[in-house]
Amino acid sequence: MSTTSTLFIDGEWVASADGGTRDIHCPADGELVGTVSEATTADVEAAIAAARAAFDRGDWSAVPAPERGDFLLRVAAGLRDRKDQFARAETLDTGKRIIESEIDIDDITACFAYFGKLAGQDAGRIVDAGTSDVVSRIQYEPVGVCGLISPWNYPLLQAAWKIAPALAAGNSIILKPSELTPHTAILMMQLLHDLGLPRGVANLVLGAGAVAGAPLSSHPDVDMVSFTGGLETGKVIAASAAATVKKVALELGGKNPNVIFADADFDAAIDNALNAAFVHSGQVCSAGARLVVEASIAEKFVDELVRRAQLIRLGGPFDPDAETGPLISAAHRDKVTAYVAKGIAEGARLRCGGTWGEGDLAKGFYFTPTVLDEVQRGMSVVIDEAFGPVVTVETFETEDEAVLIANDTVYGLAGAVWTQDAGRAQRIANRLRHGTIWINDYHPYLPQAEWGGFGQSGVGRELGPMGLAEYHEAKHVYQNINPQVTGWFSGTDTATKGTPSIPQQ
Ligand SMILES: NC(=O)c1ccc[n+]([C@@H]2O[C@H](COP(=O)([O-])OP(=O)(O)OC[C@H]3O[C@@H](n4cnc5c(N)ncnc54)[C@H](O)[C@@H]3O)[C@@H](O)[C@H]2O)c1
Ligand SMILES: C[N+](C)(C)CC=O
Repeated sequence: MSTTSTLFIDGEWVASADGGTRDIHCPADGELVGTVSEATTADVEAAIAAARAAFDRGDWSAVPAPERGDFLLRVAAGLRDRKDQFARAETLDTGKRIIESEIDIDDITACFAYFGKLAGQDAGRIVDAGTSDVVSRIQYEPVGVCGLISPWNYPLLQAAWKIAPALAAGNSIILKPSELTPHTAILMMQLLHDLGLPRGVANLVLGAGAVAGAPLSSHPDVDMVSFTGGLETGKVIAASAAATVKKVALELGGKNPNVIFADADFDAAIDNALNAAFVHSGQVCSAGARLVVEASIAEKFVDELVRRAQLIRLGGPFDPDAETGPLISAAHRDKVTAYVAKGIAEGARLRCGGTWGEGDLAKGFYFTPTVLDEVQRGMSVVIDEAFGPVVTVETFETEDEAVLIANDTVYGLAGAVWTQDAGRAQRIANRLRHGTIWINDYHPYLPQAEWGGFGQSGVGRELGPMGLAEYHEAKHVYQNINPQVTGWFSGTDTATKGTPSIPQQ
């Protein structure tokens, strides 16, 4: 592959049709990471055609599911072998600390291993049709050609949550990663190719969403679009997909409450509140961006949170002392800056942060960990996703009030409750309208546990058995093994006329 032939279409590395390229810079210091091809509409159409042809040929879709599973297990092994290469590429594109990228690659490996094992386990089911004259079964089949669109914050992880189940189910795919973070997607295509995935089954297009992504939701030859990204983009994709009634899966943003009761383990709750809000500089869909704390401990809790937030060390991916890294781009930092300014203008109190990195850090897009208190429900900082290192503080007096505040969002991705009262923990978990609830923890996710959102956090689920089901069609095959004349219409032979039998419903 030459550095500017980085589209992967029909088993070949190719340059874009018009020779367009994009430079990728590390957000930590602005250094050039690489130059990649920028797909045109014609390139995306070529990728869709390749995926369609591969699917229709049955090169992968007709491979027995256990064999597809074995292939995914080999992908997991390949990821283990190439972990350092993948982690380094992820870190340079995102600016995140190398240890975080290494953890991501381990999680991606676990995802491929999980779907590799799941692939052949569920072929469908026999249905009791209520008569011995009928054999009836549900069988699972691939959806067809799937467009997979992923964001920049966990570039390969979010893509893997789509690639692994889509391939396990026998689909052909076109991956469109964020234009800001393409390098691990390139490495993934190379790995799939090296392991012998038939040509056309996995294709890669790179570039801006409006050109390289849009056809994946509008083109009639794409059967499904699976998207992870922002709410507004998700709405555009869902509307576009509606014209051809595609299957749509959406993993969108969150405005996630982290509810702390007075009886929580104080040190664990503080430590995890920092983690919830500031890991990866808050660029996490499930970030605990809304601290909802019982009024009786709010002052002590927030004072300590602020003290510790100010001690968080910012730094580049390979700085051993760094605890978190930069924002992804200058444009994103401007957005976070404006978001904090708007919150302050609306009456929030800035307790710490709200500034850019200085000195050596000025070369990157650093933003200091920010705590805003004295916020009111309805303020933009309480409603809108910051996707940066910003946490707001709200307080409550009762369980009911805690639940009301925690559910007061159009989103519904994730939330946490901290208490040592086991009954209360379960009561709150049951009442929170979010796709993941942590009790006395924050952020873990498991390949075997479904991930996704209530409300405007999305449609469908990734991971777990439902994450595979998203990429299946269910087909009902009904066989009458003792066919009879129904006598329903008048042309039926007179010998069989009489009271017509009603066709089975
Ligand atoms: N729910 C989850 O699991 C999850 C996980 C990670 C990130 N996210 C969300 O992702 C967002 C941040 O990511 P982002 O800034 O990359 O999001 P984004 O919506 O700007 O972009 C996501 C992807 O969509 C593409 N895109 C943009 N416009 C498009 C269009 N018209 N048609 C097709 N594709 C298009 C982009 O190029 C990119 O690849 C946050 O809101 C975050 O909460 C959600
Ligand atoms: C889904 N997760 C938590 C890995 C990343 C969200 O941005």
